[in-house]
Amino acid sequence: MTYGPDAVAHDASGKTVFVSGAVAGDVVRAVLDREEERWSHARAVEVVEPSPDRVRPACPYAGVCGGCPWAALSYDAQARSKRASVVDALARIGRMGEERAERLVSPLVSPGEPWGYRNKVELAAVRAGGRVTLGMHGAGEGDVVRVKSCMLLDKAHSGTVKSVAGALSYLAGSNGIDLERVGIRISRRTREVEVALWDRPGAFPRAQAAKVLEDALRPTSAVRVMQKGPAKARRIAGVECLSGAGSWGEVVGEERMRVSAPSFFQVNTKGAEKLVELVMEALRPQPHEEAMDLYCGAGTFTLPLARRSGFVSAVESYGPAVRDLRRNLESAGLDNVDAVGGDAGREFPDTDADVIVVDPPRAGLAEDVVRRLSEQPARAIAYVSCNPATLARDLARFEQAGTFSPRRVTPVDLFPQTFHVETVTLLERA
Ligand SMILES: C[S@@+](CC[C@H](N)C(=O)[O-])C[C@H]1O[C@@H](n2cnc3c(N)ncnc32)[C@H](O)[C@@H]1O
Repeated sequence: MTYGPDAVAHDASGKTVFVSGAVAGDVVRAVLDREEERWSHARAVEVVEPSPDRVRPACPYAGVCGGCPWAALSYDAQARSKRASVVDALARIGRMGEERAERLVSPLVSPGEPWGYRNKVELAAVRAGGRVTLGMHGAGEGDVVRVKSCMLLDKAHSGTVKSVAGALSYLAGSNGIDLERVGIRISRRTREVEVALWDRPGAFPRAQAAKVLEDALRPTSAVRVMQKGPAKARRIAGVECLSGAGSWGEVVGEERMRVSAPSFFQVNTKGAEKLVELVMEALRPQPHEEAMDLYCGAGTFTLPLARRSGFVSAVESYGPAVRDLRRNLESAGLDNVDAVGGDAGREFPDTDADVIVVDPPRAGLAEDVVRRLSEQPARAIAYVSCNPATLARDLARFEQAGTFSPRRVTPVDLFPQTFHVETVTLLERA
């Protein structure tokens, strides 16, 4: 498999062909739909001989809905392929060589069940001829698929998608609301359910929206998130509480966290707990030590670091997440954290840390952050990554600087049925 939805094949000349709708080991009939100089893309139209790793997807929408691109691949094969993608990225992009990469990368850790693990789904909205359709992002670009349930959500809530989509399609159609998407966060532990309606600033039928949602699923919180600028950038013009708490609560290990709708929070709660466990095991912060947490979000690692170490400097660029972090620290009674809002490079803490956590977005660490980290006297860094390619690039930069070197890379399966893989890397002084 590629680090993507497709399987890889080669044509008679040896050229790489990415094949959608196939899994590794299949013999398929496929139609070539794109040809580039160095690679082609094809779409499988018939499975002639199924791979021993092919399974019947547990979800009836697999293949149409874009949420589970690897649903036809057995879980064992998913685990092998994800570890292989990490090894491959370290060997090729990190220039570590196959043998060293194989030694560094542990087997994939699976924190929970391969289905029903998500605490969040996002529905896309499309308007056509006055009608609004809400559904999951389809497998094809721009497609929206109407589904009755989502098997990635906890079983008890799998029908939530249908009730929310039904209620809001009617509301948006009849009121001309320009809904862009709808986020639903659900916690099995706290029983909190939040629905977030993403649109643009302007008139909005607040009371009606709150009533429709109340009738559909009685959420503990309903909010409206107003965006500005391009949709992908997710810049926020404001958040309005329509009913209930105005934020969503979850328990991660020993911490209770509240998160507002626009803030990042891991979609797999058991997975987030496993990350915290791996990071704390790797760093073993001590009460006399200072810690740093860059890209800290609402505090998934900041709170456990603050309980174990003397002081934590935390940096996060997204305003709503910084506010969540401060509120979470206050609720937890932790006053040994300097929570700074801003870019991790520009606001790099002016302090000497003993242990450091970095958990950047997919783009990885900016070069100036690698440089500033390299100047730190820290004994260890835990690098949490959701992108093996940028992780490998950054590890190579630390090695080039001769400051920190990876000792262990642990892939963690936060996103079963997809190609995505999270990793926790322990770096120690080179
Ligand atoms: C993968 S999330 C991790 C958040 C947190 N550690 C957690 O586990 O919930 C990455 C975080 O980095 C923040 N971020 C993105 N770019 C940043 C930057 N240049 N400086 C600081 N934080 C940034 C995002 O807003 C997001 O909260």
